[in-house]
Amino acid sequence: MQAKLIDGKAVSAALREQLKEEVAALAEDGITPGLAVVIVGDDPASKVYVRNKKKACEELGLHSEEYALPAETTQEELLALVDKLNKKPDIDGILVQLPLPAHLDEKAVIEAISPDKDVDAFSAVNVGKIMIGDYKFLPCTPAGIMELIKSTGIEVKGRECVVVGRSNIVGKPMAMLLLHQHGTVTICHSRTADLPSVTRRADILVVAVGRAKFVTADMVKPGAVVIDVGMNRDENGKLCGDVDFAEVAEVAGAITPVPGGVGPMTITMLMRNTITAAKK
Ligand SMILES: NC(=O)C1=CN([C@@H]2O[C@H](COP(=O)(O)OP(=O)(O)OC[C@H]3O[C@@H](n4cnc5c(N)ncnc54)[C@H](OP(=O)(O)O)[C@@H]3O)[C@@H](O)[C@H]2O)C=CC1
Ligand SMILES: Nc1nc(=O)c2c([nH]1)NC[C@@H]1CN(c3ccc(C(=O)N[C@@H](CCC(=O)O)C(=O)O)cc3)C=[N+]21
Ligand SMILES: [Mg+2]
Repeated sequence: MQAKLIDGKAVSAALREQLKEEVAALAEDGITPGLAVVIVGDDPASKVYVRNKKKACEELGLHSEEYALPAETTQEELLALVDKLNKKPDIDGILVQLPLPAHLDEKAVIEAISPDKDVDAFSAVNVGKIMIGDYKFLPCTPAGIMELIKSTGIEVKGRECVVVGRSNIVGKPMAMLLLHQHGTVTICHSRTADLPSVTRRADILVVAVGRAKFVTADMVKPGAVVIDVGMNRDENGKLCGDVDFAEVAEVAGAITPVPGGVGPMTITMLMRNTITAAKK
């Protein structure tokens, strides 16, 4: 392996030390930031994230509440809970775990969250603010990735950045944050013609596709920074990313592992947003 490992756990730990100081400063004013996580149904993968969020809240001294609702929950019941949390004074951040079961209207639920408590930054108002560069919260996964890129010391300015995936929660906001840092950004998706020729241009390659070992060594420019957002299970049920780590690490300049790369950063950025929300 020639690539430098980008250690999301280490970068996370350093940021969490700073966040602890912010929490301590807020405590002196009698403020404890509070996060509510709502999970509908029992998707086993979601449970891992929910557990990690709870652990991070405990580590930083944040108040956390977990609402695990049955898969049969109705739209009205879910909206009633969101409304209750919007009004709950000890809750500063609300996260509704996505995807929701198919019978629920995801967009309507996201829009029901008060923009001031929307710590995912998924609502239309917050997405719009990010687009025009006037925002309070950045979406957790792209924000965490920007911190990881920063930790490599590689400048985004002027570089070819390629994002594979155009979801509202990862690909699109990721492209926007890279653009804000003056990258030259290309977004790829399932209709992109000759994907390898596009990804091979990238100095910074971010992959958020949701397919195990989708990116192979021939798709990567030698020396590139490769960020793997994917969270998949391989044939043995082991967690793995969208990048074929073993072979891409032979060509990349720096690469994130899965686990221990983007995942811990997502959680850390969620903590940061909750603290920001508590500051009002
Ligand atoms: N570590 C973390 O903190 C997080 C990890 N994740 C993980 O990241 C991955 C992506 O998540 P998310 O963005 O929500 O996924 P989505 O399924 O919403 O989006 C996947 C994107 O990949 C594109 N795609 C699919 N197949 C191809 C292909 N053959 N060639 C090029 N592009 C393709 C799709 O294109 P099209 O739009 O054309 O369909 C789509 O834009 C998942 O594994 C998810 O679990 C997600 C959030 C946070
Ligand atoms: N409203 C909403 N907001 C989200 O931010 C959101 C969501 N819904 N739905 C699902 C995705 C996925 N996601 C992850 C968060 C942490 C890890 C994480 O902690 N990963 C660790 C460990 C994982 C493990 O041990 O299994 C790691 O990669 O090292 C992974 C994935 C947030 N998401
Ligand atoms: Mg939200």
